[in-house]
Amino acid sequence: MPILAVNGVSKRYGALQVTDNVTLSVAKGEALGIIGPNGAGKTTLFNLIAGTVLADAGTIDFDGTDVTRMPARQRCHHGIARSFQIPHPFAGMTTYENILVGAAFGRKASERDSEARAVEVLELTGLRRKANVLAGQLTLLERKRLEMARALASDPKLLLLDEIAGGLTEPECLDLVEAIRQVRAAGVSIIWIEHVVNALLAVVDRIVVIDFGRKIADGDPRAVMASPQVAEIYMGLDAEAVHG
Ligand SMILES: Nc1ncnc2c1ncn2[C@@H]1O[C@H](COP(=O)(O)OP(=O)(O)OP(=O)(O)O)[C@@H](O)[C@H]1O
Repeated sequence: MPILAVNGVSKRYGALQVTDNVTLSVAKGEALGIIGPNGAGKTTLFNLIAGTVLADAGTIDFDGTDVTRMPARQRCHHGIARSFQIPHPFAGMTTYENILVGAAFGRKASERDSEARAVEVLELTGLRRKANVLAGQLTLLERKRLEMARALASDPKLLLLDEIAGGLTEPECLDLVEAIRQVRAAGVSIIWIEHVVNALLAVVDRIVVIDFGRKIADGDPRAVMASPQVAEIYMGLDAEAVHG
């Protein structure tokens, strides 16, 4: 049984069909990559899975439970956690304190358990040496790690990563890929939305392509990337970049 099953999910904002009858699943321990042009509806899909947006139609099953109408906070307690495209840590709190907030509020746990989890996550995300540094003083790479760490603090079964590699240098990106690999090795299932395709290819088992709210491809990463449909979309993106 998959850990996540999204069945025929749709979402409309006014006249705009942002998510159009999307069906996808994630197996336990699997890492799934999601790509697609800007505005294709990728983040909205995360909002629907995390519960910050409710679907107009379709169902979402997570770990054997129908979570379609479940509020975000409850889904988090069930084991779905996410990072945001733009990191927004509590700048005046330390790295450790930021993670502790996630550990204390993202799940039901005692104070001591939360502290233990925060320490575990510092280790897992390579932030141990930065534990006492104010989040506002971290580098971009460290803030990206912290964004992932805050999501991991709730000890999720499924981690949703939204464009976490953007803006990093090549070596920093490799660093982050390694950290994500370790998270996965710890048994966490992952869905990762990313424009930095090379980073994605280094981690994921499968790629889904979203275009105009619809799923247009789903399969082996290299086969998907080589498909004419995907080439067309990415050439489209290049053209935009050139003329925009
Ligand atoms: N709350 C909202 N109200 C109205 N329109 C919205 C809302 N949220 C998203 N949209 C629109 O839905 C479309 C898809 O947005 P979404 O952020 O899901 O795309 P995306 O694929 O994540 O894009 P990007 O790669 O740029 O992050 C966009 O046209 C966006 O303007």
